[in-house]
Amino acid sequence: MALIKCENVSVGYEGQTVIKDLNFQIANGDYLCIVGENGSGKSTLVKSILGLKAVEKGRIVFGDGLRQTEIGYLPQQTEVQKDFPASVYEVVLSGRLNSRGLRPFYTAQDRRTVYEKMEMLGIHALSRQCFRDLSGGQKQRVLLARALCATKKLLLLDEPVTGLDPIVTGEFYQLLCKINREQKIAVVMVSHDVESAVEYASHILHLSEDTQFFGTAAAYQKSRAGKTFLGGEAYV
Ligand SMILES: Nc1ncnc2c1ncn2[C@@H]1O[C@H](COP(=O)(O)OP(=O)(O)OP(=O)(O)O)[C@@H](O)[C@H]1O
Repeated sequence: MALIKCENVSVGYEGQTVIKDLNFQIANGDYLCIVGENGSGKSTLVKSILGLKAVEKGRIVFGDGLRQTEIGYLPQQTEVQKDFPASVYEVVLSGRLNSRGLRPFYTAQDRRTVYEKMEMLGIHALSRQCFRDLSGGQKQRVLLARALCATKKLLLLDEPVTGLDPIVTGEFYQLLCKINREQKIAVVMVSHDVESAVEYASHILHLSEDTQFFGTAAAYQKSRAGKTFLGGEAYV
C-alpha cells in the first residue's frame, strides 16, 4: 500500500480550479519531485497533502502506517521565518510538537531525538545560536532537522534550496539523498530545479494547466513535458 495516494483530486480557490483530476502515489522510500510552471498548483497540492486545504473532488488516502500529522514538513521560507528569534535547539524541538499532543511538556525521548537529528545534520555545535543569525544553508539544515523530528516515514519540502548558492544547494541535495537511501524516508519536494530533480528523484510529478505527468524520472526525461521543461522541444 502506498504512503500517499491521490485519487482524481481537484483543488481550487473561490470556484477557480487549480489542480484537476490528479492521480499519483508515493510509496515507501520513493523520492518524488513536483515540478511545473509558476502558479500550476504545486504549493496548493502541498497544502492539501498536509490537510490545510480541502480538496474539491477526489481524495488523498494515507497508508502504510503514515498519518497526516506524521509528515516532516519544510515550508517555503518567508521573511518572518528567516528572522525567527529562537535558538537552533528550540526550532528543532518544535518539530516534536505534533507528537507531543496534549502533553504540556517535552519528554526526555523528545530531547534525545532532537540531539540525534542535530548530530546527523552536523548542526550540533550551533545548538545555542540564534536561528536568525545563521547562514541560509545552516537555516535549511536546522529546518530539515526539525522536519526529521516530526517523521519516520515522509519528508515534504517546498522549494528548500531557494536562495542557496550552488555548492550549498548540492550539499543539501546530497544530504536529502543520503537520508532517503539510508533511512528509507520518502522525500516529496517541490522544485524549480528540474535538472537536479531528474538527477536525484525516483519519480516526477509535473503539474501544468493542460498536461500532467506522473512517472519515473527516466520516463519523464523521454516525455513531451520533460523534454520541454528540460530545455528541449516546445509544446505543440
Ligand atoms: N490563498 C489563495 N487564494 C486564492 N488563490 C490562490 C491562493 N493561493 C494560491 N492561489 C492561486 O492558485 C494558483 C496556484 O498557486 P500555487 O501557489 O499553488 O502555485 P505554485 O505552482 O506553487 O507556484 P510557484 O511555482 O510560483 O510557487 C495561482 O493562480 C495562485 O494565484
